[in-house]
Amino acid sequence: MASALKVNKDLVRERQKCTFDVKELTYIWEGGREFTEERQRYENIVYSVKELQDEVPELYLSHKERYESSIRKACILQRLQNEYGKKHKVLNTRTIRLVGYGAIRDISPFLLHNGMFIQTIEGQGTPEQQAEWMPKAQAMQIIGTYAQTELGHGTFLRGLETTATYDVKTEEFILNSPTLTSHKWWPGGLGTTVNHCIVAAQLYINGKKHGIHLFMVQIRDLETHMPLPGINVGEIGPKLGFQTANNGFLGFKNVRIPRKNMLMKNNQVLNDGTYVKGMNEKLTYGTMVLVRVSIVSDAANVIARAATIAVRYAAVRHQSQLKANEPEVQILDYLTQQHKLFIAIATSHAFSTTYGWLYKAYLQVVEDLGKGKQDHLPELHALSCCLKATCSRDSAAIVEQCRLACGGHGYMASSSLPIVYGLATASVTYEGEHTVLLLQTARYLMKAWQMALQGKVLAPSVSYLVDSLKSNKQSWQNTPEFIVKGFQHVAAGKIKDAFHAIQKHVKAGKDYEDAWNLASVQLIKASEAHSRAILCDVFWRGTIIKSSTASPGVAAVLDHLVQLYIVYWALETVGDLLLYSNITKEDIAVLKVKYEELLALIRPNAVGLVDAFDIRDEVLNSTLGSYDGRVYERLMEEAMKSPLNQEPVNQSFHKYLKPFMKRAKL
Ligand SMILES: CCCCCCCCCCCCCCCC(=O)SCCNC(=O)CCNC(=O)[C@H](O)C(C)(C)COP(=O)(O)OP(=O)(O)OC[C@H]1O[C@@H](n2cnc3c(N)ncnc32)[C@H](O)[C@@H]1OP(=O)(O)O
Ligand SMILES: Cc1cc2nc3c(=O)[nH]c(=O)nc-3n(C[C@H](O)[C@H](O)[C@H](O)COP(=O)(O)OP(=O)(O)OC[C@H]3O[C@@H](n4cnc5c(N)ncnc54)[C@H](O)[C@@H]3O)c2cc1C
Repeated sequence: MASALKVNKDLVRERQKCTFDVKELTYIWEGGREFTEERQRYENIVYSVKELQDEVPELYLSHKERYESSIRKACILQRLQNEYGKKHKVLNTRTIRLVGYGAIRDISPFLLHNGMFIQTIEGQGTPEQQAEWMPKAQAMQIIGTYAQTELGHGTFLRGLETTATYDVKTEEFILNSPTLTSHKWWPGGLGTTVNHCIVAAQLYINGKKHGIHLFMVQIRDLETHMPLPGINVGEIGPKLGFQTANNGFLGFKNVRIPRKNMLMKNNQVLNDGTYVKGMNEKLTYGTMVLVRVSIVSDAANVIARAATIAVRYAAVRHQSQLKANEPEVQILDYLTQQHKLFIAIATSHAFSTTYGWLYKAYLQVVEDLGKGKQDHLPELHALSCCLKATCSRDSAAIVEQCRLACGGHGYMASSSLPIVYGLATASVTYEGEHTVLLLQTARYLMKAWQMALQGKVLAPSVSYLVDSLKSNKQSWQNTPEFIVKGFQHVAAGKIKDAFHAIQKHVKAGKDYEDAWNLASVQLIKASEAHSRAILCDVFWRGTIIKSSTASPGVAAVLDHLVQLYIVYWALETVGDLLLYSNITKEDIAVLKVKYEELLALIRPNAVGLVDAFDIRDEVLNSTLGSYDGRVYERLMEEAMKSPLNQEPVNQSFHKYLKPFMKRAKL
């Protein structure tokens, strides 16, 4: 962090106004002091490495140079990470990703190796397979990715066309890409980085199709890095963001792999071609569940980055007068600006708290599965789908809101907001497209509603449906607990409506699947309302627990944030509350005042709250958001790095402009 002397005076004043212990909140936000200290220790190592510092901003490099630079840095990072791991305890993946952003500025070409390849070996491999591949993967003697999506199919996994045909004679699988659309398309690192892939393919034994299974396939020679025979591999080209992720395509022509390369923790193929079905075929999708859970945490982090940039900028930026003859005000003093930004801070805390809760549920399910119990798997799948969908979508919307809150300068690449938006919006699509995942949860909700009608016991996350069937609803109260109940009434009401819509179409003679499609707009709305009820409930309950051991100052700001989140969403969905709960016009008027009061309470702590995210300048990499607030100086300094500013006259003047102007004169 910059020395106090150089810090912008508005930021100094803002920090003096802060009423709570910033460090204490950082520890809470990060899940404990030990995590913060570990991250800071690792950051100090990484950001002192000169080779990781850019001479030329990445954005001025060509596509190829950017990739080469990202690989160079990713190798340095991986080395540092391994060295660190030997001396201290192993770093958590959140820390690795956060610190990595600061060095690579975009996505590491090793993201899928560290985020899905290793996890799939761990989660889907037998102990023997783990023993063979895990040490090599962890030491990066082999580098891999998760190759599932194809040109023709990403969502509908049963429609994947890559085939793995078992040859009993040689005890091998033969991999083929029978069509153009069967080519793998998208996997990160696949383009020119990895030498191994976990490949999702349709398993065929003696002409019988057994569905999607996962296979470990080597695609490049470990010495020469040349593609192996039968492998057609390459990079898919520039995208909206993710420029350094090195996403690739892959085709197979009669590529043979040994039988032991099918990941067999769940389903197995024996030497003689006997197929042994595992406990649940959907366990093959296990890595996706873990990553969907992790995306809730990623969403919290990405919002924290955007909020830090936009709030600090709003404290430094002065524009317009509130009253004539008075100085121009900090834009942070406009209530509309607070309305745009404080919800970002609160949402980041809401998602971080929800992630902690969801990850715990994930670990419990993994433990249960180890004991052969799968009762809570459907609930976890339903929760991870709708929360991934809602949190990623909210994160993209909030990052964009933060960008807009920075006016024109938010459009500068040097603000980092465009790149952060690229990251956020990608997560709406990858690891399960937004609508598709909401519909997965809706499937679960329809079953839960049916069970509630039958008086059956429901899983905890949907048990509110039982309450909603009781007719005498209490009169409305404007307390957080009661508003959360209100969200549950909204969710229950929408679930019920969607259920009836399906029934109505079925009664009118439609097939269930057609009825489902006809009701699907209502279904996704039900799923969204369920997500919001969960988010508000978990955030509220989680905050009470956190506050119970916090200092009064920190407990107060946590309370302001959770209340703001709940009241914000009550006002955003006021029409739904009027339809499905007992809220009255008078209650809404009180909530509007409450919301304005909360904005006022948060205002003096706004900069302290984003400081508590403790995101280093290297990670922010933003002219607008750095700790010292030297916004205008940095904007100019960064502009001066443009290659176009390295010479007084660009050659295009002589080549094109001058001749053009001459001709124009005639
Ligand atoms: C701490 C360390 C972390 C590190 C972490 C780092 C993060 C680092 C970031 C990485 C960055 C990533 C970069 C992008 C990587 C990609 O994008 S990888 C590709 C991801 N692809 C997808 O997500 C595909 C989306 N599609 C699907 O998941 C499935 O096809 C669908 C949509 C769920 C439907 O599947 P289906 O096989 O057609 O299923 P279907 O026959 O319809 O049956 C559905 C039944 O299965 C159940 N089911 C479906 N899926 C599941 C499941 N997963 N589990 C349980 N049950 C399931 C349903 O609930 C349903 O049950 P019932 O209602 O019948 O009882
Ligand atoms: C940045 C990025 C990185 C990625 N990395 C990887 C990777 O490493 N490995 C990998 O295997 N994949 C990866 N993917 C692929 C990603 O997982 C898929 O793109 C994603 O799952 C969506 O599938 P799709 O592209 O087939 O979309 P589609 O399913 O074709 O979606 C198109 C539209 O159709 C709608 N739609 C589709 N099906 C339904 C339905 N049943 N009901 C209602 N609407 C429907 C969707 O809502 C959407 O609006 C990546 C993608 C991106 C963008």
